Amino acid sequence: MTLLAIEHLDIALGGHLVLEDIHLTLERGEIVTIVGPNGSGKTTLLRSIIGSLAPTRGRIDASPGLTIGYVPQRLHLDATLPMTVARFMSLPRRRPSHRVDQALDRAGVAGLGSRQMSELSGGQFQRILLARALLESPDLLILDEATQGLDQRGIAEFYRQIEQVRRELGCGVLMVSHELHVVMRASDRVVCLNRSICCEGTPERVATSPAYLAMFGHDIQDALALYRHHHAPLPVSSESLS
Ligand SMILES: Nc1ncnc2c1ncn2[C@@H]1O[C@H](COP(=O)(O)OP(=O)(O)OP(=O)(O)O)[C@@H](O)[C@H]1O
Repeated sequence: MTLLAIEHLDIALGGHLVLEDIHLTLERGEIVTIVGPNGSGKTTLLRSIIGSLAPTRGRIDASPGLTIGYVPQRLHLDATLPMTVARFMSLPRRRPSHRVDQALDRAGVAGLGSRQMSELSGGQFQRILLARALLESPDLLILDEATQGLDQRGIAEFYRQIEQVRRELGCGVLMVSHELHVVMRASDRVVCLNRSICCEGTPERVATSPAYLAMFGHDIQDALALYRHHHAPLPVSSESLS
């Protein structure tokens, strides 16, 4: 089932075209990762999908009644402000406690409800943001560099949690990541963005595309080495590279 279909999308900001002629579809149950250099339009694309930026041209069609859970790049809370995890989960509106508990459980942080937000580790904090995005059991989970600041182990554990959420909810996942080695293992499809989409397909195919290599150079050799170490090569797919 197609959750999202983007056609001919342009976004102009401050008089500049930040996204140009984007075509993208997302199916239920798939994990799609957007990669690209700083300033390439990744966050802008996510913001247009969640409806906080209007298309300058083109369209974004969502399946009827689509619910989206969004995990932002970062969130700053005043550390002097006393706030429990349970209270944070009920902002801006109160949620039944069983829903809060279920979401915390799905995010792998069951039992943290009574803790102060200011006392959480970086990894726990990001999982609370994930739990908040899961409150409505979304059809589509969107994550914008949700693992920034976590160490390698924290990153790997976080993405394992995302895979488990995908299995449990059957939702689609669209994420932006700079962690190429994780992208190679955790995604069904990779979209390489640099104002427009340079290439897209399975991780193996994208990783060997000239556009991708020109952008990420040797980083990708390390990422692939790690990927091959853990996994047998993927079968060659018929997905096209543009
Ligand atoms: N409100 C705005 N007004 C004008 N230009 C903007 C605005 N927001 C973003 N931009 C520009 O749009 C471009 C894309 O920004 P965006 O944040 O989408 O990139 P990104 O790929 O997410 O970058 P990063 O990897 O650094 O997070 C950048 O050149 C940025 O300066």
